[in-house]
Amino acid sequence: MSVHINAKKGEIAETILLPGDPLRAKWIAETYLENISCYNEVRGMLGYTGTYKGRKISVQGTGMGIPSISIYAHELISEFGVKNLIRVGSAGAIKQDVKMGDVIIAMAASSSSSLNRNRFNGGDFAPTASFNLFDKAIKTARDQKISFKAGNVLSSDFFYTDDPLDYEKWAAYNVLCVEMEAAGLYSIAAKHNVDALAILTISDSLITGEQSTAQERESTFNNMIKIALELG
Ligand SMILES: O=P(O)(O)O[C@H]1O[C@H](CO)[C@@H](O)[C@H]1O
Ligand SMILES: O=c1cc[nH]c(=O)[nH]1
Repeated sequence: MSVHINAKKGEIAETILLPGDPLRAKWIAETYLENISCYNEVRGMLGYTGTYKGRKISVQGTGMGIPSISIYAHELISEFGVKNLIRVGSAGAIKQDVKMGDVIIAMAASSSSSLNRNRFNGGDFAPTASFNLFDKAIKTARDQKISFKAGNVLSSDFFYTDDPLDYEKWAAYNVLCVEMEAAGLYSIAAKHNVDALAILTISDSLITGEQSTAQERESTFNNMIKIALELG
C-alpha cells in the first residue's frame, strides 16, 4: 500500500496504462482485459489489473495535471515496481493539420510548467519518451494499419487559457497538440530509469473549436488503446 494506492504488492502489473480519467480506466479494463480485479478506489482514482492476450496488465487513472500524474507515477514505480508506464490521454490540436480523432505518439513533451525548471535550478530538462516503447508503438501502429502522427507535444498547466494565441508559438515550432501530463510522466520515469510513453487522441481542436463530449472522452479512443495494449 502507498499513500494514494491501496493495492497489495504484486497486484499491479509491470506494464500499466494511465488515462487521466478514472472512468476511462474502468472502461479500458472492462472492454479490453480479462479476469479483471479493481485494486484501487482511493480518491476515486480507479485502478485495475487483468490480462490481455494472456499477459498481465494494469490500468490506473491519474487525474489531471503534472502534479497529479507525478504522484501516481512515483508510487507505481517506487512502491509497486512498475516498469512500463503508458499514458493514454486526450489532447487539443494546435496545428492546422492535426484533426479530431488523430492518434499522436509523443516523442517529446515540451512544457509551460515551471516544475522542471524548479527541479533543475533553472535548467531546461528535455522530457522524452523511452525509445523502446516509442519504437514498439510505431511498429504496432504500422502493423495494425492505424494512422498516427509522432512528434513533440505540449504539457500545459492550463486547460482554460487566458489567451488561446498562447499556442501559436508552440505550433510554429511544430508542437502538435496540448495536454497536461506527458512532461511530468517522462520526467519521473527518467528519474527512476524506467520506460514511459504518451499516446494521445485528439478530443478538441483549438483551431476549429470542435470538442468531444464527456462520454466520448471516457469511452472511445479505441485505436490509441489498441496500440498501448500491445506494449506490455
Ligand atoms: O484525457 P486525459 O488523459 O485526462 O488528458 C487530458 O484531459 C484533461 C483535460 O480535460 C487533462 O488531463 C488532459 O491532459
Ligand atoms: O489539455 C487538453 C486536453 C484535451 N483538450 C485540450 O484542449 N486540452
